[in-house]
Amino acid sequence: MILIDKVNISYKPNTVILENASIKIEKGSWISIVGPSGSGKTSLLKLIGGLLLPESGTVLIDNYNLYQMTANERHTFIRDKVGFVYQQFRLLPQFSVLENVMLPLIPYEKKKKIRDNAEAIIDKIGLSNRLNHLPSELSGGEQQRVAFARALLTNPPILICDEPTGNLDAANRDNILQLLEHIHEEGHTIILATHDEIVANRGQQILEIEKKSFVERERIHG
Ligand SMILES: Nc1ncnc2c1ncn2[C@@H]1O[C@H](COP(=O)(O)OP(=O)(O)OP(=O)(O)O)[C@@H](O)[C@H]1O
Repeated sequence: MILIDKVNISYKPNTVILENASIKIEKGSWISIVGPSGSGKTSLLKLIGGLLLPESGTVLIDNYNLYQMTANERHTFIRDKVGFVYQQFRLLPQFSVLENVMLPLIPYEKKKKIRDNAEAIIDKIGLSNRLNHLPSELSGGEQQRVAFARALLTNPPILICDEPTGNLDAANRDNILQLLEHIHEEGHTIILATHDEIVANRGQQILEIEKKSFVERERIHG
C-alpha cells in the first residue's frame, strides 16, 4: 500500500504544486492521474518514485517511509519496488531490444540470469522475434512494449507510467492498454498519468489534481 500523507510540494520560486495533499493507494489497484498540463501529475509520480523530496509530509510504501531513508537505501528500495515507463520510450538507440531490457540490472545480477529473465519478458510482450533489433527498427508501439518489458524486469510490485500512450496512435494505444490489463491481472499496482480520457477510464479509480490536492472523479461507464 502507498500512503501519501499531508504532503507539500513546491518549486522555487513560488510554484506550489501540492498543498497538504493525502491519498491512499491500495496494493494491486490501477489508478489514473489526470489534471491540466502543469497541475503536477509528473511531480506526483516522481514523489512516489522516490525522486522528489517533499517540503513536508510523509510518503509510505508498504509502511517504509521513503524520505526518511538515506539516498542509497531509497535507491535500492525503489529499484525493487517500482518500474517506470515514460511517454518518450527512453530506449538507448545503440543497443538491441534484448540489451535495452537487460541494461538496468547489469550492475546488480549475473548476466545469464538477467538474460533468461529478459528473454522471458520479451516473449510475454510478444516481441521475441525482435530480440536483436535496434529501437529504430521498431514501431512506436513496439518500442513502448520494450520499455514496459524493461520496467518489469525486476518484477516490481508498482508500475509508474507517465503518459505512456502519449506518442502512440489509437491502435498502438489500445495495444498498450491490453498489455496494462495483463500487467494489472498479474497483481501489479499501476499508477498512470494521462491526458487521454479513454486511457484514464481504464483505471479502477481516477484521481484529478485540482487546487493543489486530489479529487476522486467518476469513471465513465460504457
Ligand atoms: N524541476 C522543476 N523546477 C521548477 N518548476 C518545475 C520543475 N518541475 C516541474 N515544474 C513546474 O511544476 C508544475 C507541475 O509540473 P508537472 O510536470 O508535475 O505537471 P504535469 O501535470 O505533469 O504537466 P504535463 O501534463 O504538461 O506533463 C509546472 O508548472 C512545471 O513547470
